[in-house]
Amino acid sequence: MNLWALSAKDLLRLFRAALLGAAAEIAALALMATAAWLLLRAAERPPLASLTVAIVTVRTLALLRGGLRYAERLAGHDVVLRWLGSLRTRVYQALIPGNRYSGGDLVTRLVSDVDALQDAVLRWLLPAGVATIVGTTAVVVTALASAQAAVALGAGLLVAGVLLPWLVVRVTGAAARDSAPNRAELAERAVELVTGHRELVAAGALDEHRAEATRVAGDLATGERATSAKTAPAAAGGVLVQLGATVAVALLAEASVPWTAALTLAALAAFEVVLPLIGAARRVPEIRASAARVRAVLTEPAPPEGTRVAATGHFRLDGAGVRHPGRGPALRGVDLDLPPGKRVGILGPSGAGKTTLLRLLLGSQSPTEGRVVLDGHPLGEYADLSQVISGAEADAHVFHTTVRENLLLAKPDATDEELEAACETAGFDLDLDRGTGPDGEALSGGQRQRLVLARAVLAAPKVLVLDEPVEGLDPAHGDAVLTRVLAQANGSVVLVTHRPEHLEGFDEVLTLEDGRALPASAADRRRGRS
Ligand SMILES: Nc1ncnc2c1ncn2[C@@H]1O[C@H](COP(=O)(O)OP(=O)(O)OP(=O)(O)O)[C@@H](O)[C@H]1O
Repeated sequence: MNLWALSAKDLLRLFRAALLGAAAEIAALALMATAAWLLLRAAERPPLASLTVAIVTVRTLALLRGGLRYAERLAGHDVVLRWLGSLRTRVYQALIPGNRYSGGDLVTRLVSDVDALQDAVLRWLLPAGVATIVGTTAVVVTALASAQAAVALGAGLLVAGVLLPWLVVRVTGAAARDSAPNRAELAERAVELVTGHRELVAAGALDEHRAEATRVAGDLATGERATSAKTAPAAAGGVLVQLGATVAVALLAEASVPWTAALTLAALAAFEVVLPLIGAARRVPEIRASAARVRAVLTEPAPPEGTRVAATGHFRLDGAGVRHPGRGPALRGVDLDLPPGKRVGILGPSGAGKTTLLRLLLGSQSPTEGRVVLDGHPLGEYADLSQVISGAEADAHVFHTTVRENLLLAKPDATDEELEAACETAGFDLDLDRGTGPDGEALSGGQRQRLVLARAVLAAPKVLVLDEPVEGLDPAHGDAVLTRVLAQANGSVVLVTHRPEHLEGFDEVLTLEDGRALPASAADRRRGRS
């Protein structure tokens, strides 16, 4: 997919902005030249009338320069902001299916990378276009007076506008590659310092972590200084080239003194448009990396969207397993038949693969071996699995809004009576209008757990999935809540628990260990021990 995807209209707008920018710079250039001509011509004390045109021209050019610059900014930002808006929408739409990126990565791709592309247009594409038009105009006008002066000016502009920026891109590109590990480490440490601040303070490890982050930041700063030291000569070189080319124009121009002064100052002004490209070149490697990341999002094929609607809600796992990259298997060869109405309990020590099994059923994790099917078809073929299977997952999110809004997610048309009934079943007794805070932080751990349970009860799916739903509650209260929730469930239930007594009356109990389902005899022995 074309990253830029500029419509013909946008291209026209961009071209208009470049023309306006070039016109503004040419007006500035002509202003300098005319002013120089006027000063030197006036020194010759000609009749005032012969200077009138030049005086009016200076005033007009001064006004034009300001007006055109304003128009160029307006036109440039208009096209860039329009394009950014549509690019952000395309990136967002490409990110949604399959939940492919998360957390910091998502924010980086959606915000920083797209912003970097804005700089690509405003700080590179437009200025480079403007510099090309202005430079060419300056060379052509100089050529009218002297071919040699035009060659000297053209060569100087090429060195300052092409060769030196290219050198800067090479130096900063190599430096960016070298500093990439340090940047990643700094980002990681910064996130840890912010999200784990309380824990670090409690463990007395804050200073040590902060010192480590400061060390990495210091290494990065040293690298930056070294890069600056390497690129500074390019900036200085640009100014020297400007000086050299301007002196060459002054010496080589075969014209009267006022015209030579005009051409010399015009040459000087032409470099003012070109020289900023050397500084802007420092950001090119960063912009390239952002463009590559955005392109990756836009070109990565989205997983095909399913269209199937579940008929009965009969799940089956056939030899299903999951292996995360670089890790041992989280789940291996698990078989499970879950027809409508069946209740299955899942036991097993921490890390045995219980949550992984639930994720397979919920479709949030794809099997890396075996199959998971619903009514005989792979889960990916279904339009909306949450209509069939949902529940209280261990990491269920509580949204930063009210209790009511959090509950309505499960059943948007539920009445307050229904919401209250679900809350009663889950033992959740806070007001429906109570705010939940970011990430549910305004609730206690137990309240959050019961709110998630109430939401699961309200959804009343064909298959209710519960991942240690009452683990944090006091045992007597938790048992009562779970009994009420199970009594309400009409369809199948898959319950993960550490307490076998929760599974009384269940049709099947699957005991996992090291990602494998234990045979019944071994599972009984294990339960006897626990
Ligand atoms: N995203 C992941 N990347 C790598 N390994 C993972 C990932 N998720 C889980 N694992 C590993 O898979 C194994 C099973 O994890 P799982 O969360 O299913 O265990 P669990 O039985 O639910 O444990 P607990 O009772 O502590 O919640 C663990 O060894 C875990 O470290």
